Amino acid sequence: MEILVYGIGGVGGYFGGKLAEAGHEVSMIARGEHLKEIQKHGLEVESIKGNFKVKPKKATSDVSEVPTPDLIILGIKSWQIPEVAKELEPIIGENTIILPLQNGADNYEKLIQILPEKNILAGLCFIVSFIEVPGKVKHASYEPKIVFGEADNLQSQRVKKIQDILDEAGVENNVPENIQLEIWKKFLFICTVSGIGGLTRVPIDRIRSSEYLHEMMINTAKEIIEVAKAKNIPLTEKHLEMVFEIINSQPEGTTASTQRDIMNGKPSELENFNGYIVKEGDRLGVEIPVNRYIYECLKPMEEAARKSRE
Ligand SMILES: NC(=O)C1=CN([C@@H]2O[C@H](COP(=O)(O)OP(=O)(O)OC[C@H]3O[C@@H](n4cnc5c(N)ncnc54)[C@H](OP(=O)(O)O)[C@@H]3O)[C@@H](O)[C@H]2O)C=CC1
Ligand SMILES: CC(C)(CO)C(=O)C(=O)O
Repeated sequence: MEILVYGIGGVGGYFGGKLAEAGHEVSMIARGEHLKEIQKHGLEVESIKGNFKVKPKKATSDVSEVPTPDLIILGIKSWQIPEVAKELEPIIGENTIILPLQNGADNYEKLIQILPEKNILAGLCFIVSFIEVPGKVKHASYEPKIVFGEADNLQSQRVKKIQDILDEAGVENNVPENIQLEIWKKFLFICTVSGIGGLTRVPIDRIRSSEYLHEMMINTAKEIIEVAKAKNIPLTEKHLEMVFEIINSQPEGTTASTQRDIMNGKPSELENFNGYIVKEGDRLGVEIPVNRYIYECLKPMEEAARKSRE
């Protein structure tokens, strides 16, 4: 299968690397020193599940250099989707499948604003991974998993085909009954912990051990559930409990990827997380004071991070 992985960071590097290791024709879009290293020496993946090294079919920063893909995996950040979607437009074929793996609740919606709806699946992933040094991605913890499906949850042939490919590559995957609900369940967790994590700048175990901050997380999550309900997403109190079971079971020192970006002064997914809840809460008439507080407190830092990259 002709596969294009756009964005060879923690997520794209690990999952794209596994597909290349399994023998697929994998082209990789990267840039800067990371691209140079991949071009020279291949992509190295250090993983708790076993290290490996792959030579992509092509590593480039220019999508026009790659053949029309059967499958495109998006490994970029959620806020990069609009610019990347525009770039991908000319190379998408009639049957190209696009699989987003980003955190965030509206990645599919952002993609269909630019690219044909029929080409796009909905998805998400679980892993803790990052670029350790140029040319090398480190999978540090978490059982890697891709959850995906058709936006209307149809059990299509193409979904089955991707499942087979992932199975063969040894990538755990699941096609759920309701992909939107799975996206929102993950979003409920990640949005609850990332903003507060960015504000407090301490790992989840330190946040949950403070009565005040624990309460703040609960209120953040409750607001997200109210916004979901207003959008007819069936998130309930049961999911709140499930999320807090996950929060309470995280090992000491755990931080989420967006929290790490905020703490490191990098552009983050704030706008797509608490910012999205603020935007949708205001639009739908749902009270979201805690998410607004988190968002407004972090916004100046986010603006500074983005300015520093201009
Ligand atoms: N990492 C993790 O553990 C997890 C992350 N996620 C989610 O997955 C998504 C991806 O995260 P993650 O892998 O951490 O992100 P990374 O920042 O590690 O990777 C994104 C990569 O895409 C590259 N990129 C972006 N735009 C371009 C471009 N125009 N041309 C070439 N390269 C480009 C970036 O390069 P540059 O740095 O130069 O911008 C970067 O190397 C996010 O939505 C995140 O929330 C989900 C589960 C776990
Ligand atoms: C919580 C986790 C590690 C799960 O994959 C994640 O999605 C992230 O850090 O962005």
